[in-house]
Amino acid sequence: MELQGSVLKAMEELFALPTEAKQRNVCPKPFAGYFSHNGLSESFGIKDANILEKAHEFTQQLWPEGNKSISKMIQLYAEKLAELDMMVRRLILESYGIEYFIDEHLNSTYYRMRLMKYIARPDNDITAAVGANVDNGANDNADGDANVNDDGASIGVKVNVDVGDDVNDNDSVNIGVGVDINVETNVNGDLDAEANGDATAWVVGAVSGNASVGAKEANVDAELGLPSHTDKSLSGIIYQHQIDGLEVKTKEGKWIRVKPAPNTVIVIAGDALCALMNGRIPSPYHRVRVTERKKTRYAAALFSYPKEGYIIDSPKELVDEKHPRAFKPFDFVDLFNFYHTEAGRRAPSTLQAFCGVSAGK
Ligand SMILES: O=C(O)CCC(=O)C(=O)O
Ligand SMILES: [Fe+2]
Repeated sequence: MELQGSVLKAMEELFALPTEAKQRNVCPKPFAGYFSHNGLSESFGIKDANILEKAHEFTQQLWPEGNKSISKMIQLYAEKLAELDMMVRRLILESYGIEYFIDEHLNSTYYRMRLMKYIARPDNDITAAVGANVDNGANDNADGDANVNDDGASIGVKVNVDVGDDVNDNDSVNIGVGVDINVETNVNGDLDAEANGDATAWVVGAVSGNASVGAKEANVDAELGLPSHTDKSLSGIIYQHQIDGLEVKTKEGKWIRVKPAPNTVIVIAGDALCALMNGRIPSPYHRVRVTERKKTRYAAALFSYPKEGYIIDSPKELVDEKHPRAFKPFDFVDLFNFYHTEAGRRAPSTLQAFCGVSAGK
């Protein structure tokens, strides 16, 4: 807990840096470094954060000399989370009776840490009704954009903004409307946004707004800090500091809120683990909604990924008559690259579209 307190302090210092400095946290891979989402969340990415030299390379991206104490703290924290993560993955493989595979599996992975800040939403209400007419499967993703137009969704929105006294001198009001729709069955034609998805609207700036259009009232959400997505990783260990926001979708399609508790972390399975385990461990949809007003939420997560060149292929013990092979063997790099293509983004399930046996590819 003491270490978590120090990590929180470090996060406050890191996020307080000027934007130009934060943007120097780059990585050759898309969205693997610093990025911000709709002005509601921002995050840093640190590859191999559990290795001191690598953690120090991260602080050197931000300060010319780096920051030795922050590097050390990040490394220590990543190391602790990695220990826990390896224990979890070991238990999973043991519980399926594939102990022989543990060493090979653990040696085929690396870590990436993400430090996240979600800003408090404005202290004003907005009410919005949005009619969405979607003729295509829309896929949402962790990388920030619910691509309304790209997904072939058509949406019309009329926004009436009522700028109140408390706007101060912020006269530039920024309004965005997005659609976040989980299509889990094959939907052709009109999609009833109310029944099948979430339409989201966000307003940045101190305004009271009223957006309305279309016949259907949708579930409008002004607090979506991170749209619904599945992680592409094997596993993720998430620590949310005091302010809750993480929501996970159950198999029944119900969103449950995961409350933060002291000294508690959340383990979440990603697509790579789902594929490796022949679908036995599904990767759940999750999202972040910060509903507490005027609160800033900090979270830190350590994700494990398969190393480049390692072929993910379900061990034969996980394949039988009751569980036919669900995914074709693949290199994680190719899944990751596919995820960042138009087709990958549009697919209701990136994993299924990329290597699902039923995808017929
Ligand atoms: O902030 C959180 O609790 C979760 C973040 C998340 O889902 C992600 O980075 O993939
Ligand atoms: Fe996630």
